[in-house]
Amino acid sequence: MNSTVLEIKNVKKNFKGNEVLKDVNITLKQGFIYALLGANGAGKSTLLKIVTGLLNSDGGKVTIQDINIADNPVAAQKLFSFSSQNSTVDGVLTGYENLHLIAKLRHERNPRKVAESLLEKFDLTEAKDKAVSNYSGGMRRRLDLAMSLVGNPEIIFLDEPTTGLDPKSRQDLWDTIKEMKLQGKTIFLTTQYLEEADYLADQIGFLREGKIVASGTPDEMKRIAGADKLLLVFNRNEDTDIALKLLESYSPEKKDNCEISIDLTEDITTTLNVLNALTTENIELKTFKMITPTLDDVFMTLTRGRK
Ligand SMILES: Nc1ncnc2c1ncn2[C@@H]1O[C@H](COP(=O)(O)OP(=O)(O)OP(=O)(O)O)[C@@H](O)[C@H]1O
Repeated sequence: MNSTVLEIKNVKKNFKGNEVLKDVNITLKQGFIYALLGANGAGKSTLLKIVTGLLNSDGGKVTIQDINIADNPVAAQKLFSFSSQNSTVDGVLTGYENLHLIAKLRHERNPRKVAESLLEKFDLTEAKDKAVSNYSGGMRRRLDLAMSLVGNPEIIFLDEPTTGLDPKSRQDLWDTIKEMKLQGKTIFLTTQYLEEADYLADQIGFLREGKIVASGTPDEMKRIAGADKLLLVFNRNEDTDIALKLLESYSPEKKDNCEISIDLTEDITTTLNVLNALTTENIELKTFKMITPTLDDVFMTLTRGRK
């Protein structure tokens, strides 16, 4: 079984009476990807700063591999890297120089080799002698990630790693993050993009009003927004009305003139039974589709405060 590498217990933080974090609890296991979601201003960056020792909390405890970050920040900081929202790379230096410098600062035995191998791994070898100010946004973020791997940290904290990237660069970065996980790294990221959390995360936590109000796997989280639905679309309004009566036992909901939605809470045969009933009664369907809630639906449900 994977061991716990990060434990956030009852963490609190207020800024001049503004209680941003009231009681945050998160446990993260080795080799997992955790995505912290929350609306703007929910306190995601504040939590990351506390967890990485950049900010003191007003209560609670953060341990990284059993080391309390508040008591022993130097020892804890050897176990992780933190890539903040603002890129930490130096635009004047080349990609190679940035990596070489950080490898030296982190006392790598062979900083040159570390820099070269990370440039290759992050597909930056060709651009290694260009000043970073000439890099695209995607290349800069890849360099950020490469920098975060110097020193071989156990846990990697990423604050909104793909904000501002185009879809192709985002996908490339997602692939890189997944590869980091395959190599055994534990990753804790914050994101505004629900599809990012859905694609990457093993565990998602939703921060609202200073607490994690919901957490689980992406699929578990989607259940919060309700059941899968079967949407039936008819050609004629009359057919819709007949179908509404026929399917009464499934509690159908009329969505539009020619549309009916049915919650698929019962069992997996519901869809077949509904379609059979319509065929038997010769009610012509234009089309039908299954609708699974997305994390966007969850986000809307939770930010509206229904949970
Ligand atoms: N140093 C500070 N002094 C006073 N208030 C602060 C400070 N840092 C953050 N805050 C406040 O704490 C709240 C949470 O901010 P934080 O940046 O952690 O949110 P966030 O969830 O990361 O938001 P975003 O998604 O917009 O980055 C905000 O109301 C912010 O104004």
